[in-house]
Amino acid sequence: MAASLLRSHSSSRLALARVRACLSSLPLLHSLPDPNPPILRSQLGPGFSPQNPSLPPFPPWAKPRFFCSPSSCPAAPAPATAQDSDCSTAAAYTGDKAAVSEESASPSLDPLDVYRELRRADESSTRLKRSEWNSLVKVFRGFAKSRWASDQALAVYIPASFFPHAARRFREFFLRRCPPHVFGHLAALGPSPEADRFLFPIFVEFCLAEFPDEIRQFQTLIDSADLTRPHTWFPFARAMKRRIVYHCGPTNSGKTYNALQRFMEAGSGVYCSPLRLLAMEVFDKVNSLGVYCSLQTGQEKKLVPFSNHVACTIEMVTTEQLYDVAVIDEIQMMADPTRGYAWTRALLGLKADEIHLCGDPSVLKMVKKICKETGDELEVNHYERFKPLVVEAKTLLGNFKNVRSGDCIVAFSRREIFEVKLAIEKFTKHKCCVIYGALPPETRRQQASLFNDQGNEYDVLVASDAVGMGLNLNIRRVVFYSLSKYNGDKMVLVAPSQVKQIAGRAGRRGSAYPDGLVTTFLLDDLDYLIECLQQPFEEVTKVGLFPFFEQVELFAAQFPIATFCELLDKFRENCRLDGNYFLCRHDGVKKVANMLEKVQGLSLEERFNFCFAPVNIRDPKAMYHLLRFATHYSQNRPVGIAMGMPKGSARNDAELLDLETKHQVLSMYLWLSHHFKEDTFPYVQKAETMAFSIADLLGQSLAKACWKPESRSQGKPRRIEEENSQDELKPVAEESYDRPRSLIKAYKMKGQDQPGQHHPAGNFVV
Ligand SMILES: Nc1ncnc2c1ncn2[C@@H]1O[C@H](COP(=O)(O)OP(=O)(O)OP(=O)(O)O)[C@@H](O)[C@H]1O
Ligand SMILES: [Mg+2]
Repeated sequence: MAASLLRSHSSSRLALARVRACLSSLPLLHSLPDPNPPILRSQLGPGFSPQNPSLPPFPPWAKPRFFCSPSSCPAAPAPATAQDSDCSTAAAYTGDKAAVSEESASPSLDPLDVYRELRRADESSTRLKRSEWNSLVKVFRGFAKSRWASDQALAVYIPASFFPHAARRFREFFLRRCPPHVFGHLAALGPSPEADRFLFPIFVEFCLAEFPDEIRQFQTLIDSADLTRPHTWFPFARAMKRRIVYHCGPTNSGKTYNALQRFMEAGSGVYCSPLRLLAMEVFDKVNSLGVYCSLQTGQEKKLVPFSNHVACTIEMVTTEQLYDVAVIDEIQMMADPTRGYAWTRALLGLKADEIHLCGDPSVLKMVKKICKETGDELEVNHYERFKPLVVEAKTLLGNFKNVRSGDCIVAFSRREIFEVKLAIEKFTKHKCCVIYGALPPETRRQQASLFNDQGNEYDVLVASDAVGMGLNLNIRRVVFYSLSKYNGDKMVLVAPSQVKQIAGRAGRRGSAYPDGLVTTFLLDDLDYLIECLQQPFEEVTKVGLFPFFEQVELFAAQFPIATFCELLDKFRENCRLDGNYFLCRHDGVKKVANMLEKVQGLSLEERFNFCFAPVNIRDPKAMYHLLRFATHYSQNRPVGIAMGMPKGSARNDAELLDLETKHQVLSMYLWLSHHFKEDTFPYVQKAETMAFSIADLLGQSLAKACWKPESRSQGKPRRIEEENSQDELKPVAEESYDRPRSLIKAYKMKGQDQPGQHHPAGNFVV
């Protein structure tokens, strides 16, 4: 269905005449974010009043006028006369009545007239002097180099790669036929934006006549990578009048609670979670309250008989099913560089009478914009934190002896997590639970309940940012061990929004500690913490988008011999997005695509599915297993697990890492089994049993872990930790670095004031 929809959407753009007529209403052509973005047609907007002060407005004679029918060109004003319905591009740039009436008096500078005159002229009729010729050549050189012209040319399907050639041919055509009054005008303008603007419509007429095949070819390519107007991809949802309720507020303010109340009251509902762990929590909670609810994640399907409700991970939600109520949790994730598209798709495509969005205010403006486009009704409910967070100004002063019962120490790498755990258990009487991204959700839950349970000695939690989202834990105080983390390239400060999210874990309503405290391990980090907590939520201006398989397939038809990886690159280069969206990153997908290049016999769809499998791309063992799964699949062999069960719990960090990898591989197997035909991955039950046992072994191992952390690949850069993805397999933090003991060094290097001097005394509320 989606494919046919997209095809019809694409074919509606085929008529070149319409492209010409709608010249100014074409959406912006977009590739990768550009640090110096070109001035695009969409930025110029209707009437071309340029935002860029360096560009002059169109000269009066060149003001755009539109001659297509209003229905085919909605942004254009209605035609003035019947004659105007000629869809000529150059004519579209005219329209100044005074200029028309003066036409008979003086030779016209109307672009269409100039173009016709050039066409009619005999090549030998123009004899420019050498100096005149040279001055015109300069004007045309300027035009050929004009970023503005090249960018505008894209909107009429003249690719940037083709523009220089077209501009050269245009120059040859023009110079030999240039009438004296046009020469006089151009010579007066000289190489300038004004000259570019004068030449451009004539250039377009020239190209349409000279290069129709090239233009058509590029148009087909661009249309197949058209990601503009994504709300039109979901006609069923568009046919509905949906009511969107935005539960907008900070952490621990009851957003999810209230949305879930509506979810449970409804006759049918879907809850979309950012994490498997949260989907499982909602599944358990809702069922325990007597509402039958199924579970659907990439790895598991638990179908509860008679259930009309389902808790799923956001990537797994279907836009085919009709629901009374849908809940999309952590809606601000729409702006996530990698996964944002899943939230965007859910918001645009869910077929539910009522959709509850839970999140901070950062995407409120974007949601308003989207609702305007979709025609949905939007209601915004604002929330306040149940209890304010209190910042403890004393900090832990760099001493683990200041750790207290109910503390959650937050560190941003696996290595640090184990170092902290080791130190706390060595220097204090406390015992630590740990939560980090590479642990299976089952183990994280086991560690969370061990920590939440007041009747045992495990009263301190050491965690990565994996605790940041949604989890309700009995945390009295969040202590940031550091506030910098490795971003895959270098150490960076943790973003304020993330600091807030994590700090919000302290003092949850209904927990053993309803009054939340937050502080840092080092005094020197305190100022940055306060700065983050006091910062208002940053408004998001773009949200993520990613093509469906059908769109990639359509695009692939243009490049029959390209590899999948090349295809993804070409799609990124050529795709068209409007200003509210960005194309989500797919570095991991490309890495897998590269590895799978040598596997023959996979269809494009199969390759697409394998490339999206949840795999830690930095773990060679996991990558090896994925390659093996794909190879066996491509040979029509039943895909086996080919991995032994570990003998027992881990005795050292290497064994712990091995357990983590094994669980990830099984998780990947299960994911693939749900994305391919059942008989191709026949050992699902075995994989589930093994995964369950390994999660248990991991829990046992963590309870007694008292060793120094190792790296997965000795000698090489250490393994990147995985956090917070649907499959909890996304790299975010590096271990092999010399962590600055405090941010103060970074501040000093930047020549800023030394933090830590202003708040040495009492606690205060944020
Ligand atoms: N009206 C209520 N009655 C009882 N408990 C509530 C109520 N509202 C919220 N809670 C409890 O307060 C805690 C925090 O609520 P909730 O998880 O909905 O917050 P949130 O705003 O979604 O936070 P986050 O942004 O961290 O996800 C939960 O344990 C929830 O069960
Ligand atoms: Mg919530």
